[in-house]
Amino acid sequence: MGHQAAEMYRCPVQAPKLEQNEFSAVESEHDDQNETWTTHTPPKLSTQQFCSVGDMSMLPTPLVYTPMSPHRSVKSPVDLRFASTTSPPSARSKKNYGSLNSPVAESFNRSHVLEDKHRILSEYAPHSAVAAATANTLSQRITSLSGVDRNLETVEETRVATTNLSHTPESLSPLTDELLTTWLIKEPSQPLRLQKIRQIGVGNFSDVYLYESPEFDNNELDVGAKFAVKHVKYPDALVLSSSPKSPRFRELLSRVESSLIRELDVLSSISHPCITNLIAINNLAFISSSRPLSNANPTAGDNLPPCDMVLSYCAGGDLFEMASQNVLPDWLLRRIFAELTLAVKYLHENLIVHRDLKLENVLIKYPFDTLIELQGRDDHDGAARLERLHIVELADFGLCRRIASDEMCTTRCGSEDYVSPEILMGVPYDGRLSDTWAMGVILYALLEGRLPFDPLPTAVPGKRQRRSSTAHRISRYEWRWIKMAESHSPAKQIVENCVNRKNSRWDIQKIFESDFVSSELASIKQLN
Ligand SMILES: Nc1ncnc2c1ncn2[C@@H]1O[C@H](COP(=O)(O)OP(=O)(O)OP(=O)(O)O)[C@@H](O)[C@H]1O
Repeated sequence: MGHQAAEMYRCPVQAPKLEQNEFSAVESEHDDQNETWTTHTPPKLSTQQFCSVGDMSMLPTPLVYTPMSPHRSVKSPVDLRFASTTSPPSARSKKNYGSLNSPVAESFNRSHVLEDKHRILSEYAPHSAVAAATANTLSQRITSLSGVDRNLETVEETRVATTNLSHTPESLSPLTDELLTTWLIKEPSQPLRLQKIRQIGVGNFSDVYLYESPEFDNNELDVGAKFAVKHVKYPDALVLSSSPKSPRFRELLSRVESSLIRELDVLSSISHPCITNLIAINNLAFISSSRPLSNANPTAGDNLPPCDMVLSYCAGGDLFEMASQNVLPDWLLRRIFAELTLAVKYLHENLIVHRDLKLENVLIKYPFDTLIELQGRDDHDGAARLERLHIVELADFGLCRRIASDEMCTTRCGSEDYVSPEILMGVPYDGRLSDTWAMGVILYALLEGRLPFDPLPTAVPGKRQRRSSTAHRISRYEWRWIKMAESHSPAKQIVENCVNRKNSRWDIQKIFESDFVSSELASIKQLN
């Protein structure tokens, strides 16, 4: 069902519509059912036009990032984010890429993130527009241009109280909120009972917790002892709605449903050591039914069945955290990128596009210190063990999509800093090439310690480079080497061939064959 479903709900915000005259050259027809798109005249956006398109108020781009280190206990940024719906946040509570992989990594903390002066929304749009936009735009992800999907609803997301949604198979209700009964994907009759340990992550669409299995002496399960449980947060408009029969409610419900089903459909059908493993789920209807939410026949939003996905646990957190807090040695950087390449290659070979590749979605199986310790051992054992391990797991398939081999996507989705120019432009795009663009952005970020389309460190506040939006810079391919300017690293070749025009952009096979990746993969053959 996955790829035919209407585009997903990860557009909980109605994309601020572009003025039609901005796209007056575009005469396009969109078949929402099949996500096909006919563009009669390709849009010709001059820089100036794109400038206005590129305002943050106009782009349905990530405005909020809500990281939570597994190793820290901090107030949930979601709480901060939704502290007041009447006074929208003035800053993008987003990870501060400025400190990525830098000597000032210790400055990476929540307050720093929230006070990121370089990324305040008001830089991108006039205050009134900011207020209007942010009031309804509390999503990290995105949605569409007018014309791509005209029927998106405006939704404010709010943290969903887990307790309101506790719902498990009746036969095996948990004893307390801290216990969860789930069912193995590969052996659906087999329960996996889990105990909550602590929260390890917050996304815009989920809260992620560490659980462990008290019954882990059952080796037959062969699923490990610790798990990450991704608890889906339904949009507020579904949870709190008093009119669940309204077309608006139904449409949003259907979009949420397709998104969830698509993620689960893909996760349960793929298997790769470098991709997060969906081990179990709290309610098998999410796997077996194409309408697990609609069939629950919600008479009020809070009757929606909760969705808890049990995933393989990555103790090293996400790549953003690792790269922010540590200077990645070359060997580790190369290894991580090579494994990421394997993951994306596997997806593309199976005609799946991820569409949300970013540092935060690359999870690391082992803590940084463990990896360094293994690598640094004098004996051969450490190095041999390192070769046998896989280090990376690609996560978050909420925007993924199955495609036909020649199919173009039309939904504008992704995360702002990683999104390709063709997605920004709203023209049909090859999801595989947008994925390799994002891989180039990731590699650049790891090499340079900053994102390619952030204002240059030397940019003066108030001056053009600082003022222009990320989208604007992306549309102009406006990036350059700074730290690596004099370097001859073969990694640069990948970035230069991925963060470029789509007609000459490398596909995943080219990345795989590049010197940087292929030489690394030769040493970890068993992961190929
Ligand atoms: N398997 C895992 N092991 C360890 N941490 C995890 C795992 N899965 C997710 N996390 C943590 O939780 C965070 C949010 O997870 P994820 O990105 O899947 O949620 P989301 O709601 O889809 O997020 P987004 O805001 O990117 O859409 C991740 O960035 C990561 O830090």
